Amino acid sequence: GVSERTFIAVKPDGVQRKLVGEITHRFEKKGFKLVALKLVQASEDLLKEHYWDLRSKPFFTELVSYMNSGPIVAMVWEGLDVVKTARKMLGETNPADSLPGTIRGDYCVEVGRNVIHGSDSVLSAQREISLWFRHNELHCWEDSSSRWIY
Ligand SMILES: Nc1ncnc2c1ncn2[C@@H]1O[C@H](COP(=O)(O)OP(=O)(O)OP(=O)(O)O)[C@@H](O)[C@H]1O
Repeated sequence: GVSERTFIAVKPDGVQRKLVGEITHRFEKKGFKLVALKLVQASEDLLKEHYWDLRSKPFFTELVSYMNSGPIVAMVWEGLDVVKTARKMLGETNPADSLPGTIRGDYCVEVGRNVIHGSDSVLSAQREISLWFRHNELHCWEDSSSRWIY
C-alpha cells in the first residue's frame, strides 16, 4: 500500500558529480514522499554490513572503498510500490544495460561508478532503513499533494 518505504542513496560519485538535486527532483516529481535525508560519510563497518550479501564477490573490497571515498546522500522515500518503481527509475546495475530515461542510463557508464543505490525488496528496504537511520530521523508529515496522487 501507500506506506511502503525504500532506502535510496546517492553514492560518492553522484555527490561529486552534483547529481543530488536531479535525483531528488525525479523522486519528488514522480509523486513519492521524502521521509528522511542526510549527508553521511559511511564507515567501512556500516558499508560491510550494508553489502553483507556481496561479501564473497571479487569486487567487494573495491565496492566498500568506493562507497567510503566520500559523503553519501542517504534518503528514505515513501509511496505506492516505491521499492519496485524506484528500481525502474534507477535502471540496471550495469549502466550499459540501463535505458535512457533512467538515472543510470542518463548519468553514468561504469558498474563500479553507478551513482545511486536503491533497495531491491521491501524486506531489504526495512533492513537498510534501520541500518542507516535512527527512528527519530524518519519523519511523519502530511503531504498536501497526496489527494492529487492517490
Ligand atoms: N562486477 C562489478 N564490478 C564492480 N562493482 C560492481 C559489480 N557488480 C556490482 N557492483 C557494485 O556493487 C553494487 C551492488 O551490486 P548489486 O548486485 O547488489 O546491484 P544493485 O542492487 O543494482 O546495486 P545497489 O545495491 O547499489 O542498488 C552495484 O551497484 C555496483 O556499485
